[in-house]
Amino acid sequence: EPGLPPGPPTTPLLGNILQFPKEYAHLKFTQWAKEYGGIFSLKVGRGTVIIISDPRIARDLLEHKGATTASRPPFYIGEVVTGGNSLILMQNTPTWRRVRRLAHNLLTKEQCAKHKPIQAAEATQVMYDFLKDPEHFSSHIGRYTNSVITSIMAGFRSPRKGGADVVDFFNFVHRWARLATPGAHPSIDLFPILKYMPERWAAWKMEAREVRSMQQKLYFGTLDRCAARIAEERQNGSFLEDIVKDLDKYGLDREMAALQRYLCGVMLEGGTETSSTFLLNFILLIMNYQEVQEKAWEEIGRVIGEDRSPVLDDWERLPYVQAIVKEVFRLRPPLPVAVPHYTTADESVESYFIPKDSTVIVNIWAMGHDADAFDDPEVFNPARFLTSEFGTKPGADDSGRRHDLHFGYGRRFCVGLHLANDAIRLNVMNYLWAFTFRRAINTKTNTPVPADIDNYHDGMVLCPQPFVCDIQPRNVERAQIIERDFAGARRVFEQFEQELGPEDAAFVRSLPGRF
Ligand code: HEM
Repeated sequence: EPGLPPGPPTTPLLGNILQFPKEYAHLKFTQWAKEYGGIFSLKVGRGTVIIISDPRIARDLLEHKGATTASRPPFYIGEVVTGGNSLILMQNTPTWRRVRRLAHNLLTKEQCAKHKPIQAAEATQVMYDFLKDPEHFSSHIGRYTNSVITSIMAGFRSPRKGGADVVDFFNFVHRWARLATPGAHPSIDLFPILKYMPERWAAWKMEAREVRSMQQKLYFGTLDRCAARIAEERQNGSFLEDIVKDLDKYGLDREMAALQRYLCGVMLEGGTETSSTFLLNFILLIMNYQEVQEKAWEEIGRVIGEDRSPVLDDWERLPYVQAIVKEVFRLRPPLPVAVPHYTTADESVESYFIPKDSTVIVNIWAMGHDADAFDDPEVFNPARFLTSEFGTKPGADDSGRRHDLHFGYGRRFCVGLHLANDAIRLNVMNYLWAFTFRRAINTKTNTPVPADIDNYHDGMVLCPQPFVCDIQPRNVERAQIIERDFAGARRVFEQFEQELGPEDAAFVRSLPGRF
């Protein structure tokens, strides 16, 4: 089409469909960007896909022209699974705007501040779990990111890593992610006629129905638990309780009722794997860069000392630890190609024509790995953020950069930013204060077990493949503080443990601090 951004050559009818990457899309997109520039286009069937890797162009199109670039591409299987009730997938409709406003108001900085006690108590449990069972660090992090969100949103927590709520959630998410992976099934969005294919030839239909019923079973239960708590007057201040109580305030109708039943689930889907992936990448990187750990210990020792564990208010006084978090985001953005946007009118940017109904993908990965902007972009070097605001080299054009561009753009910007930041900051400070992260030693060969920083699962979320790490408390005094804090946290936990199943309840009874 005339005026479209340049792009790789197309085949008649199919466009670039045969070249479209099925896995690790961010890498192929980054390679194409080197050839075609910070904005390029692909044709997929009759559809147009615009890929942006220049922060300034992304800002101009998705922020400055946000009114017409804030939709999502049609996604038929997603519709079947969620019944159109997922905030993340909804197109730019009045319903999306309503539920988005609601979700946004729930998770403001001020609202998140109210939940500091449970956020801190859950983070303390992660330290306790690392102390008692360091081998399963990855499962402890998964439990934590799930439990923080269910506690804050719906008022119930998961006290142990094998608990039913956590296991069911991860089983569901993994099946859902497999079903949603491009290429896992014939593209109904490109060839709508496939919708009518009989089920015996279309395994995805049955799978979509099963995933839908798993999702409903998981999510509908959350609101029901809140309703029961209110009926029995044992509220604990979670977000969904307010919704149940204030039905009138939100102008509840049948549509809104359905959306709210999904709200806690949508937050879990948006917030669990993204946050846990960040923390796993953090551990993997600092394990491979011991000198970074040592510098952080020095700063934390100076600011926090031996007598207490970190609190969120310490964050502002830890510039090197802040730089570490920025560097982990740069090198390993949890969502390397974010979530696609979709245009609802003809637009233009950089004198290119962007037709209505284009899919717009932001390549966050490329923005952090651009050799024109960063010295040695593949090296984990937090100190780069101490010499320049965005870690870029002298003379680089920073005009479109923001510290939080890993959380997306414009009207679709992540609603969980503050919750994610609190979780990440607290955990990163805690881990560095409490532990050493080293390569595990293979006892047979007596050599360190390598952990490759470039070995990733395929999928939307850039999660490292399982790796081993030797996690030890930095000294006996800090281990004792963790034990003491964990026993103290019981008081906070108890309000969120009103509906535990028998196994979780027995587990909780066996913990210290329960009198
Ligand atoms: C490190 C953690 C996180 C990262 C990197 C992250 C990143 C993102 C990104 C890139 C988007 C898409 C933005 C766009 O389309 O331009 C997004 C959307 C979203 N995120 Fe997050 N997120 C994180 C944590 C969370 C948490 C903790 C929650 C909830 C508690 C959450 C809830 C959501 C929701 C509901 C959306 C969809 C918004 C919409 O479509 O209108 N996220 N996130």
